[in-house]
Amino acid sequence: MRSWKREAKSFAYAWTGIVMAIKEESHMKVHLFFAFIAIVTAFIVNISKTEWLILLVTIGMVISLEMVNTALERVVDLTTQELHPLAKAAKDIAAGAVLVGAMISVIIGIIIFLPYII
Ligand SMILES: Nc1ncnc2c1ncn2[C@@H]1O[C@H](COP(=O)(O)OP(=O)(O)OP(=O)(O)O)[C@@H](O)[C@H]1O
Repeated sequence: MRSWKREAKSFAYAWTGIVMAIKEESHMKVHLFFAFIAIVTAFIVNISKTEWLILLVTIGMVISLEMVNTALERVVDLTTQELHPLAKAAKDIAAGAVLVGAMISVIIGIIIFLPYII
C-alpha cells in the first residue's frame, strides 16, 4: 500500500505540472481567462445548479485537454528533434482534440448564457 507521504509527493508533482502548464503554455492562459469570464458571468446571471455542473465539467475538459496536449508536445520533442510526419501527426491530432473541446465549450456557453442575456 502506498504511504501518505508518497501520495502527498505525487499530489505535489501533479500540482507542479499544473503550474508549469500555466506558466509555459500561452493557450492555457487563454483558456483560464475565458473560464474566469464564464464563472463571473455565471455568478452575475445566477445560472442553475445543473448549468453550473455542465459549465464546470466543460471548463475541466478544456483545461485537461490542453494539459494533455502540452505533455504530448513535450514527449514528441523529446523523442525527435528532426521533422517527422508521425511527430506532426501526433502534435496536430492532439491540438485538434483541444480545438474540438474548445468549439464544444463555445456552443455550451452560448446555450447556457444566451437565454439569460436576451
Ligand atoms: N518534429 C516535428 N516534425 C514534424 N512536424 C512538426 C514537428 N514539430 C512540430 N511540427 C509541426 O509544426 C507545426 C508547428 O509546430 P510548433 O512546434 O510551432 O508548435 P507546437 O509544438 O505544435 O505547439 P506550441 O506552439 O504550443 O508549442 C505543427 O503543425 C506541428 O505539428
